[in-house]
Amino acid sequence: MREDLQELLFSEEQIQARVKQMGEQIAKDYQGENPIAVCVLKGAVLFMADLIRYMDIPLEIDFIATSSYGASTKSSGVVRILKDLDRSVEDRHVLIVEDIVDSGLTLSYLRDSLLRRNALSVKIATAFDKPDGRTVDITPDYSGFVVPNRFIVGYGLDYAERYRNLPYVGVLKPAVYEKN
Ligand SMILES: O=P(O)(O)OC[C@H]1O[C@H](OP(=O)(O)OP(=O)(O)O)[C@H](O)[C@@H]1O
Ligand code: HPA
Ligand SMILES: [Mg+2]
Repeated sequence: MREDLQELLFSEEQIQARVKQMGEQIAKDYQGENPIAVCVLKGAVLFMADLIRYMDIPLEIDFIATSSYGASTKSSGVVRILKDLDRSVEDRHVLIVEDIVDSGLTLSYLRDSLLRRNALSVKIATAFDKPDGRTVDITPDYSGFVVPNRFIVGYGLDYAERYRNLPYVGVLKPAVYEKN
């Protein structure tokens, strides 16, 4: 699969070292609380599984599935909830766990939705932040790596559902999506 990548951005070792730092920092910040970590499916599944293992505090997990990219490298502009949370977030501290903040549409939609459900606080942890992709103003509270304004895959991030299982992250060769 590496031949589909133009450039390797972050190795498995780099990602794991950074996620460990993030998990420990977040756990420190939530000391004494019992937050709900909300994984945004599907992309955030690898980051979530790694991050919470570095958070040595009581916490709960839940899952929400959104989709706006489908088999495209551009946001459709419409965020759809494909699967909602199982439990209420009322009066709870919520940490949204995302793989990437690009246009910011998914997160601003989710944050507003959770605040409307009366969460006590909503913070955002993202593995990757692409600030040059932003069309709405949103800044993650915790960010693993800043990435260039190119389409990246791996560590949960897909193109047309592929590449999520790569333990590293790279820039996809445009030839892969240009032929579709
Ligand atoms: O900031 P944005 O421009 O909204 O992009 C970020 C979102 O887009 C991707 O999800 P996608 O819709 O591809 O669903 P997936 O996680 O199932 O791949 C990614 O996993 C984020 O959730
Ligand atoms: O660069 C990206 N790669 C994969 N999925 C994404 N969703 C938003 N941006 C990206
Ligand atoms: Mg996707």
